[in-house]
Formats: sequence, structure tokens, C-alpha cells
Amino acid sequence: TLSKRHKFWESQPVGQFKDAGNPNLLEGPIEPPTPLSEVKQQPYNLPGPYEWITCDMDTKEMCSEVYSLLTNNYVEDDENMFRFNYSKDFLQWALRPPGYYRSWHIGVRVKLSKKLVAFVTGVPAKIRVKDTIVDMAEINFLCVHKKLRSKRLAPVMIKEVTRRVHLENIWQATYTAGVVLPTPISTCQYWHRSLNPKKLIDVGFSRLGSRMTMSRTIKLYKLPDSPITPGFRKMELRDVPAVTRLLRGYLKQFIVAPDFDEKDVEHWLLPKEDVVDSYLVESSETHAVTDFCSFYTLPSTVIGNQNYSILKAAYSYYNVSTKTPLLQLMNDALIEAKKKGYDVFNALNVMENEVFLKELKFGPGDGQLQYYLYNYRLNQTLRPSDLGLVLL
Ligand SMILES: CCCCCCCCCCCCCC(=O)CSCCNC(=O)CCNC(=O)[C@H](O)C(C)(C)COP(=O)(O)OP(=O)(O)OC[C@H]1O[C@@H](n2cnc3c(N)ncnc32)[C@H](O)[C@@H]1OP(=O)(O)O
Ligand SMILES: CN(C)Cc1n[nH]c2ccc(-c3ccc(F)cc3OCCn3ccnc3)cc12
Repeated sequence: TLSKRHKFWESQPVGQFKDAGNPNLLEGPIEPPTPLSEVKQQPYNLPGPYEWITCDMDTKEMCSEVYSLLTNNYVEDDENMFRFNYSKDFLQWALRPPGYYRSWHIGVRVKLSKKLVAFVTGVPAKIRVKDTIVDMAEINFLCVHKKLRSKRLAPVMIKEVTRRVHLENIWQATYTAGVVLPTPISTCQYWHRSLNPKKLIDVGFSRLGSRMTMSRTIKLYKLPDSPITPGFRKMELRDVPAVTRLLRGYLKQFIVAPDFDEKDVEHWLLPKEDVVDSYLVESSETHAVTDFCSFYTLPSTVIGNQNYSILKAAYSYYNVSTKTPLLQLMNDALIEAKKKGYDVFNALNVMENEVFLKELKFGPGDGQLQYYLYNYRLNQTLRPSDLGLVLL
């Protein structure tokens, strides 16, 4: 919009607000690749007291440093009541998929104290946009310590991760954010399904509905003790080929979606305790895998509450229904999450999620998640239901 100046983002190969609606611009890469010999070989300059550090997430020390930077300085909700609390195991999972580059795990630390004060990451991903499969970097975990905010450090972090991605001959990226930047390819809503309404009300996440008592509220969100779908079970290693076939077939319907192979499915969807859970429905007569559902574990710190310090949240990940109605499949996912002690089950209105959000008693969240592509133009804004991509 004219009023807001984006001095950095107006310099980047991304859809610009001024170009919105211009039908003459071709879809696809905005800038051509640079010859590798012309990619800046040296890191960008940092302000005096700081230095770059490549974060080896294999070492416990570095993992702990990254964990504590994010736990104290990463994304908060609009009312600053909750802050994401990605676990160390989750970060190691999120940052080491097949083909990952350690050089894309970038930190900034104070030269003297060695304290980690900023972080940004990329992981490689094959992303299909319409009929084109594009090698991209998924950018995530951009974080500047609260004490170093508004010093234009973020643009330097972004230019440095861009440089390191270019060095691997990759020229596109995808990322999501709660803030509006030039220019979202889609604007999604997030929704929350209470599993432990009493705790959610105690921490201020939810409010008691008008004309609702606590006991009436608890009853409203009550769930069966076990999944109801026959053949519903946890995913196992032996299921990777079938789940890959099922998921690849399902994701074809979306305009933007990951192009997962069996190695990707094994990494991203095989259950990992307190990181990612996945279930499937196996037909008892044919043994065919007909349906799949998954959610990842991302707790939030409850900022400044006497009784609770952590909100245990499950986030809907990839779900496929070909035989079991999606409503029933997702209700079984809610039942599993409740059984495992989650307080809330979150979901975006992407893919076919609108089918179950209202029906399964999700309530709308108070913000939006913007989806972006870097150096790749799309001439239309996508509906959330056109998106088959979930970033962590
Ligand atoms: C080919 C490969 C390409 C790879 C790269 C692709 C692009 C990847 C892009 C990254 C994707 C990350 C995805 C991701 O990690 C998921 S979104 C989560 C981002 N992290 C947080 O919200 C954590 C808490 N906040 C902070 O740590 C800081 O506020 C951050 C670091 C966010 C900004 O630090 P700051 O101290 O508050 O601000 P300055 O340094 O003074 O800089 C101000 C400039 O930064 C622009 N800004 C603000 N928030 C942004 C955001 N979330 N994305 C992109 N840009 C963002 C802002 O518009 C302004 O530019 P403008 O003047 O043009 O408007
Ligand atoms: C996606 N990934 C890039 C992390 C990320 N960055 N910025 C965000 C803004 C919203 C959501 C989000 C996505 C789905 C959802 F159901 C709830 C969400 O945020 C609730 C508000 N909140 C923020 C922190 N604690 C609670 C994620 C993110």
C-alpha cells in the first residue's frame, strides 16, 4: 500500500504492491539466476561487535543456544501472552531434512561474549507451483534478540541467507509470516480447537462463552476416549511407500504444494515422539492405506502466568481422506491429541481444512498467516484452499 514504505522489500525480487493486478508481468522467476562466479563470495558486513556463525545443529551446545534464543525472542501472539517454544528435538528435525545444508543454519553472535543474538535458517524443498517443480529454500526461524530490534539487522540476515542459498544454485524461496510484506501469494486464517478448555480459560487463551458455565464448556468439547475408525493406527516405516503414493496423489489438486518423495515422507511424516505424530487407516480386507492424518507438536510459553508456564499445542500438518470422511478422520486426530495431553489443536484454513473447522468446533484465531514466494511471480492471489503447503 502506498502509505507503508518497505525500503528493504522494495529492493527485492518479490511481487511489489505497485505491480498488483498488472497482467503484462509473466508468471515465474522475477530475476534470472546469477552465474555462480558472480555470487558474492564473502558474507555481508555486520555491525562492529557482531560476527556470523554457522550453527551446527548436530551439537547439543549449539542446539541449546538456538533453543534459548528462540524461546526468549521468537514469535509472540498479538497480545504478547504466548511465545512459540520449539523444542530442541523439533529444531533438529525441522532443520535436517534430506539434502539439508549446514551453511543455511545462520547465527549472529557477539564477538566478545560469543552470545547468540540472531538466527535465520533455510532448508531445501522441491515445491510445485502449478505445473512447474521448483527447487526452493524454505526460510524459517528468523529471529533477532529483543534488545537488538529495529536496527535493520533483519535485512542483513535475509541478504546473507539469500547469498548462501544462491551459492547452492537455488534462486527461489518460500516462507510464511504473521506480518504483511510485499506481496502475499495467499492470506490464511488459523483456527483453534479446545481440548482442555479449563486450562485454556485459566491462561487467558479462551474466554468462557456468554451464558456458558465451565462444566457446560467442558462437556461441549468432550471427545471419545479412542478413535472410532476401524483400521486407524500409527504410521510405521513399512508404510512409507503407501503413504507417499497417497499423499502425492492428494497434493496434485493444489496450486502450490511440496513434491515429496519417499525419503521426504520418511523424514517429515514418520512419527517422532513430541515432534510429529501421524496415523493412517488400513483397510482390513485389502490392507490398502486409504487415509492419513498428522499433526506436529509446538508448545507455546505462557508469558507471566502463575499457574501454567506452557501451552501444549498440536498443529494440523498433512491429511488425506479418500475413504474415511475427512470429518471423521480429523475427529480421530483430535481424539489422539486429547489422549496425549494436548491443550489445543490448531489448524490453518489451507487444503480442505474448511470442511472440518466449524463442524469439529474449531474457533477462529485472532490473526492471519501470510504465504510468500521469493523471486517467483504469481499473477493471482491464491485462496487458502489452493495451498497444499504447511511450513513449521
Ligand atoms: C533465493 C533464496 C532467498 C532466501 C530469502 C527469502 C526471503 C526470506 C524473508 C524472511 C522470512 C522469515 C520467515 C520466518 O522466519 C517466519 S516469520 C517469524 C519471524 N520472526 C519473528 O517474528 C520473531 C520475533 N521478531 C523478530 O525476531 C524481529 O522482529 C524480526 C527478526 C522478525 C525483524 O527484525 P526487527 O528488528 O523487528 O526489524 P529490522 O531488523 O529493523 O528490519 C526491518 C525490516 O525487516 C522486515 N521484516 C520484519 N519482520 C519480517 C519477517 N517476519 N519476515 C521478513 N521480513 C520482515 C520489515 O518489513 C522491514 O523491512 P522493510 O523496511 O522493507 O519493510
Ligand atoms: C508458521 N511458522 C513460520 C511460524 C510462525 N511465524 N509467524 C507466525 C504467526 C502465526 C502462526 C500460527 C500458525 C498457525 C496457528 F494455528 C497459530 C499461529 O499463531 C498463533 C499466534 N501465536 C503466535 C505465537 N504463539 C501463538 C505461526 C507463525
